[in-house]
Amino acid sequence: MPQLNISLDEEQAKFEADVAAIEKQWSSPRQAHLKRPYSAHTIAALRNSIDVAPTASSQQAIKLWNQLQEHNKNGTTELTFGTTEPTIVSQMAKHQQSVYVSGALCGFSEVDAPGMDACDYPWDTVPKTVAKIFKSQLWHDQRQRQFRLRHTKAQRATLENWDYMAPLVADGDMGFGNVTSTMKMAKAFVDAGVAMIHLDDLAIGMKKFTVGQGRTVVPTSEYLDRLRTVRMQFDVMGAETLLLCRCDTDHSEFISSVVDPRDHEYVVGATKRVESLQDHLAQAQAQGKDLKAARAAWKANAGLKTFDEAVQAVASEDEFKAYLSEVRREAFASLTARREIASKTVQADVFFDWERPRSAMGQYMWKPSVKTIIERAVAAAPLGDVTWARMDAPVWKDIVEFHEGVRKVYPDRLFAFGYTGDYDYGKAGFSPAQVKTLHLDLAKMGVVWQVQPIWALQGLNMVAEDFGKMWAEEGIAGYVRDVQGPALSRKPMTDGFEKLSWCGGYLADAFFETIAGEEITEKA
Ligand SMILES: C[C@](O)(C(=O)O)[C@H](CC(=O)O)C(=O)O
Repeated sequence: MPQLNISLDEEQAKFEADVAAIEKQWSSPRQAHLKRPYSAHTIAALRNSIDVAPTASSQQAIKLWNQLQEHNKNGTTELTFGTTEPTIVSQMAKHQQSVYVSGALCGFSEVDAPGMDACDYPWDTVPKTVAKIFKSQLWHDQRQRQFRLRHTKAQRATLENWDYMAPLVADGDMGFGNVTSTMKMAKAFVDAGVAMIHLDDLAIGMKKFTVGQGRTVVPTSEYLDRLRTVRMQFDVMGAETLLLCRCDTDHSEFISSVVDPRDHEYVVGATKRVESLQDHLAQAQAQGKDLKAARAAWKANAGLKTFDEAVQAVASEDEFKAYLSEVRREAFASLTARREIASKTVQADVFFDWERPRSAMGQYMWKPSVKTIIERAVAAAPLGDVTWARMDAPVWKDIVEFHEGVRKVYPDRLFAFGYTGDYDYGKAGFSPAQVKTLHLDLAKMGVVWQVQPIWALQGLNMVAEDFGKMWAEEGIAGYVRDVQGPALSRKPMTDGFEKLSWCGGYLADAFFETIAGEEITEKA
């Protein structure tokens, strides 16, 4: 194999030029807010010897970044929705500035074996869907441009000119594994042309909505490592791609490990000397008892509390005050430190055992609060560009507390918000008037990107069902009345089968004309 034809001096000069270029990119207005745990030298040393910068993803990311900054300045917001379908994307160009590629939707429509959003699809499912959609956007963009350039400048003033290249925001879930698999996923997204991906703090394989038990998050340290991994991959590629730090801590019921003292305040233990939950369930199973009921009974008897709650339960008011003021001297006191402080400030013994409530898979029980989400979001912020607290229910008080809490530390922080699944606004205490202005009220707090992620499951299904019924009952007469007629007569016309259509027959014609040596542009 030939040696790389480069002298030592040239190799060094190229390396130093790469370092300088990386430092310049990192200090640009787009990236200046990011803080990395590694140096430009390290990243340069991880790069290829030839330039393979991902221009498409970077261009789209900068476009999205500028859109979001503009919204933030004006107190407005982008309202987009999720899809996996290129034809729908082509119509979104008329009303949305961005497109969301939802993992949940991919899990229904882009896989061999569909299923509930348990994040159990292959790691490249969403990147591949992004690639499909991005290529469809390029094609629409190309056919429109080619069609326009068949016309004179004056004629073009009357033609449609949609921005088909709406930046794509995609679901990176929890990264699907350790550092190297998360890197591969991030790379696949960038190669596919994505503008922003979101990464969450859920434990791998533990995203679930169905079993009546809450989800499991990973320790803060593991979440930050995931975000660092994506950031490193983007940096190695020289990509401007945006990272949306999503936090699923709200109403999660378990944490996979207690390795990070930042999480200790919220871990729940037994304060009664009961047998372990696992032993209790094993016995119940051996006796053929209902396991859900056995679990509930154990929880009721175990005196489940966080350590601070356990202290409060046995301390006098003054003792507890003294305990808390000591604990708060440290930003994040570990359980060991808390025990130490309790032994000095409180007379009674504090019985607290976080091992007894552990699940069959070893998770610890925990009790998150808005404070937890704020702490995680603040710790994550310097690694990413936008923040999203994915909440199980739209509790306005919590929503305000979260966004204001993060903005106390990062006043210009940009936020995303998902109108998740079946949010019940009435039940959450929203009046119809509040629902009406919800997106605008969120925008005022910096929530510049808002998404209805799984519209297809309700909306598209409903459209398909209604059309199916009409078609079965009325045939072509109903089609002409309800679909073809309105689509063709609307101004601007909905893409259909006519000249300006998304079918783009004229683009195919242009290729034939080009190889025949014909001119396809009009002189202005
Ligand atoms: C956004 C989301 O990750 C998705 O896959 O679309 C889901 C959507 C939902 O459950 O409604 C999520 O919020 O987890």
